[in-house]
Amino acid sequence: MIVLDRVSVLRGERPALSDLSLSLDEPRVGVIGANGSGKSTFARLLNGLVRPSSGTVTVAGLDTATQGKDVRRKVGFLFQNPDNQIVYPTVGEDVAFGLKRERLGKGEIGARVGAALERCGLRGFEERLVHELSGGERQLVALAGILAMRPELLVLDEPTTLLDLRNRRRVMDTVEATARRVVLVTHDLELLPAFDRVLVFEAGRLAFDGKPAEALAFYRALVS
Ligand SMILES: Nc1ncnc2c1ncn2[C@@H]1O[C@H](COP(=O)(O)OP(=O)(O)OP(=O)(O)O)[C@@H](O)[C@H]1O
Repeated sequence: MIVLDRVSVLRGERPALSDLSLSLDEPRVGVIGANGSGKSTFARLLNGLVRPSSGTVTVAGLDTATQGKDVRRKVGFLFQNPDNQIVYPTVGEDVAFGLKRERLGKGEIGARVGAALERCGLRGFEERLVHELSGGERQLVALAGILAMRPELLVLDEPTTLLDLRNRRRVMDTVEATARRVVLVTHDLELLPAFDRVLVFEAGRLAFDGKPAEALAFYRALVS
């Protein structure tokens, strides 16, 4: 599903990611590492938001550098900060935004928006003004907008940082319940034990790649 071939991303002179080759086909992949280790850069490579300085990234056979638009149809990306992706004043309009662009019928859009809001614990929020919501509620609105699109792959960049315990649980239930593949970047190590594979980044390199228990032990040893 995801293949990186000798990928480096330069930021000025410094690499944010160095010579990364990787093939990911597991349903649930976690990504951890210290601040600035390259996790968000890696996540953004997966939908073409960041392009490799060298090497190639393909998702479902599509090159993210040259087929970005098609890639973004398949990859739903949740930003760390929901304000980066909410564009409409009301919750309902915002969650419907991507579906309207896909020219779906009104009934289908309404049903998908309702189901996504329900899934995110936002039933009845359609007419609420986004700017009056709390940070955590806005994060859930952004997630609902992505779920409504039913992408093949969900890339979630620290989706739980703004959330209380109940909504954190809700996001993780959604991740567990979804039939979509998920790549989850997080500092919240408790989210990962049931994952299939966990990548640990360190200073722009993949320092460990394996099962959650070993990956978490490796990461804990690295920072202790
Ligand atoms: N647009 C940019 N311009 C310059 N430097 C950048 C840019 N984006 C990322 N970097 C640098 O690349 C490195 C990796 O950043 P990245 O955001 O991928 O880290 P991260 O692991 O997601 O960190 P955090 O846990 O703090 O979110 C950092 O040193 C960062 O300062």
